[in-house]
Amino acid sequence: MDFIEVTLKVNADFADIFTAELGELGFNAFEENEEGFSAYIDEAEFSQEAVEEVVNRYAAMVQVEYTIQKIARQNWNEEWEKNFEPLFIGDKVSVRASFHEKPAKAEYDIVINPKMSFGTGHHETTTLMIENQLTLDHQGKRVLDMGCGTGILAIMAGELGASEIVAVEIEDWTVENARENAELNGYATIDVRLGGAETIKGDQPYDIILANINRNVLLEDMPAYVAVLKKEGYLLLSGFYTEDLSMLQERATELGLTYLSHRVKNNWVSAIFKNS
Ligand SMILES: C[S@@+](CC[C@H](N)C(=O)[O-])C[C@H]1O[C@@H](n2cnc3c(N)ncnc32)[C@H](O)[C@@H]1O
Repeated sequence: MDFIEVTLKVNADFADIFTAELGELGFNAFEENEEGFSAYIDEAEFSQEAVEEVVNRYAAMVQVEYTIQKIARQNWNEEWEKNFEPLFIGDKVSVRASFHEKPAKAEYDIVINPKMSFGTGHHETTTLMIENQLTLDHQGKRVLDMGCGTGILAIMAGELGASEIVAVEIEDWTVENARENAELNGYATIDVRLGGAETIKGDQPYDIILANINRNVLLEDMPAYVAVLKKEGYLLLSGFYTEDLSMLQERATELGLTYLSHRVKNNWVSAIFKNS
């Protein structure tokens, strides 16, 4: 299947809003540039009318121009290879593609071939989740990564010493990509499952649950996550904005969790809760 690239020229104040709106339409890879950003979606899921509707909804507030381009699947690797820069997170974690040199000073070295999946560490939410993971002891722990995308957070859990890792993802081609990346990093034992919250029902409880998805999915699926979270276990959430934090805190409190802390980058949040 081919992909559709929509490139939006929009001022920086509105770029996050449009990213979230297009995310709701099923776009699941984003690349910022100086004038705005490009967003990618499977051709079969693309609706030009839906994109137009979003642009028109904000027309009174901001000027937006966009172009649409079809990208053949075989050209996709070239596209991201052109744009994927290696990254350092928390002065310890290197995230790079296999064609980049391994940095000598990296304590943790993650290799990601993202194809069309979300999660190269370049998005604020991925970086924030990794920064929060670095504060938790993963050694010998059971870890669940909901909405795993490329599998980057599950792989990070492996690097931090987790002994059993389950990763769940709703898009089938993303599941394939997460499995490839898990193997590439020496974590072929990560159990990557296709689906959503229904796939974890009845699982042995987890010490740490990671979920970087979006506000609405988190609000809806949090009870299913908490049902498989150990007492004293941690739930790390991201994929939402500072203005949504109180809503998620309220939901977590209703479910018996305690809010511990959160980090913010460009208005995106990652929060840590404990099942105490
Ligand atoms: C924001 S990305 C996060 C990817 C990666 N975990 C990271 O931190 O970079 C969210 C991912 O969740 C997937 N997703 C969306 N809804 C989901 C659901 N209800 N259950 C599981 N995965 C879901 C999307 O396809 C996407 O790959």
